[in-house]
Amino acid sequence: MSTVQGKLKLLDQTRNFLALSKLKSCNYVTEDDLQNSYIPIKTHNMLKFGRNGNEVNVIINHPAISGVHFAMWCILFDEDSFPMCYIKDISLNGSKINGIQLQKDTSYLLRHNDIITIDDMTGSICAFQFIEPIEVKTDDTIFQKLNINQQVNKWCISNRIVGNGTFGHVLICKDETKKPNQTRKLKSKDYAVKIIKMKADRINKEGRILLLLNHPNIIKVYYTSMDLNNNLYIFQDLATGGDLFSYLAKTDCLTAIPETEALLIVYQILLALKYLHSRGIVHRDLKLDNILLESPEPCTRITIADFGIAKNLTSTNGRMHTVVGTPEYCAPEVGFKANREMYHHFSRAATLKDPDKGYNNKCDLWSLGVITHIMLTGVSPFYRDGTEKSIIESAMRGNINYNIRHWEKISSSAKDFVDHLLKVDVRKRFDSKKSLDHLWLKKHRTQLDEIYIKRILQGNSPNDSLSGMKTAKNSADHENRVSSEHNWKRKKPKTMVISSKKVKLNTLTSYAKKQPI
Ligand SMILES: Nc1ncnc2c1ncn2[C@@H]1O[C@H](COP(=O)(O)OP(=O)(O)OP(=O)(O)O)[C@@H](O)[C@H]1O
Repeated sequence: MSTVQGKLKLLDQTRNFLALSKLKSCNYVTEDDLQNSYIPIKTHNMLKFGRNGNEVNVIINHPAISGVHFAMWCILFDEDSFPMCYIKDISLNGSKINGIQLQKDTSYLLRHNDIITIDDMTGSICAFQFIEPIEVKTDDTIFQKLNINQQVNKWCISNRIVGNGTFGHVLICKDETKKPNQTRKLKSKDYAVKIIKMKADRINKEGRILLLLNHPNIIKVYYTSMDLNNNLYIFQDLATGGDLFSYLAKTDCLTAIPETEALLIVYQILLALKYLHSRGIVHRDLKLDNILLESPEPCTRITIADFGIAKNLTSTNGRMHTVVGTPEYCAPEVGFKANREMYHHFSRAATLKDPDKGYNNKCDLWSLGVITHIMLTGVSPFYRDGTEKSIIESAMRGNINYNIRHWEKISSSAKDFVDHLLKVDVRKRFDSKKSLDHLWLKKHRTQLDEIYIKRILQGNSPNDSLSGMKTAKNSADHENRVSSEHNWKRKKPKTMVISSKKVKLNTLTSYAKKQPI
């Protein structure tokens, strides 16, 4: 079940212009909500307002309103975090927050009591007040709790946490120099800052690598800084659609997405990997949690984040020997051992015993294979009973069972693609260039490029961009995604029998957020 995470109060005469669309299957707004003048904003549901009843949830009947005027959604990182509600204007005439014009196609975090208005020449057509759950408004203790600064250079950090990891907290911040300027009068963007408690002698590797990079599918970093308490601040773009884990975790299990949608995500990840690998950089911790979305819908731009254990190989001999990553996504040659006593030494990371072995940038392609497998089937290929030992042993064997029902509707070229990435023998595994040339991508390359340029790079929002691409015969997953009511959180592992022959595979869709080593 999805839950209400915020509300829009209808102000003034707004109610008179509103009607519910016929999109019953995915419209959770009811006549009662309109009568009571409160529209709920729920997790996992894009809420669209506009004039076109076939595309929006709430119709605003007025000639100055665009077909789809603005969209809202809510992201909840996990069950312990505060919800983040966002708004994106996609209209011709524009929308305002507290009287300040929103930049078209840009997402803004909504704050308690924000007033959203749509105006025409004569004044305000409709007005909504955003109401946040009570706890969000009052939590100002975060700066003391984390022992961090609220102001760093020109950046002002807010009390809102977008995500937490093993090493960092990610908070919303603003660039103070970008106050709405008088001529354009546009609302300034929100940014994110990742704050990591560093050991005294540690250098800022993550910031250093990220500052070198400039690619549409890699999170853009603007500035890094260290304070007197050894907190490292990495100021970067805010990904307003949450991460891929949250996007897929709509029920107790991870849900598969349609093949076309997965294809566009894979394409973007591959473009980023090709860029990274050609510069000698290996990510080494690709996983669902580190793939960020611009908005939680198909055809969105994705960015790769978390370069905390990335390696710049230009200064080495091109091979790595440190055992790092997250076992579930980690290539066998990286050297995770089912028995930790087998490690040469083990602090935060272990080192491979045999200096001749080592691994190269193809470890990222294995991780992409795992991610693609999950997106297409909802199943994590080597998860077994969820213990580190069983995951590692299963990845070493590398056997993928393509006979489970989850693969039934997936095209043979998609299966073949996954198979070429999840090759235990590194020599047989595709690199990023070969992967981009694989039939699964190649046969849709023209459409992928078209969508990439129009939607990803230019940010246009046609709703049916993926409809022309016929990959699988049909996609039952599609129905899963639009119809049901969902509730999600970062889950505890559990097991499930998925073979009709009663073979216990336990490759389960429901699992906890994985911590890297
Ligand atoms: N720029 C961003 N915009 C929005 N959300 C973000 C951003 N960066 C990170 N996040 C969220 O915060 C979470 C934690 O961030 P990140 O993975 O960088 O931290 P970490 O401590 O390195 O995590 P890990 O435990 O994977 O090493 C991510 O999974 C994501 O949901």
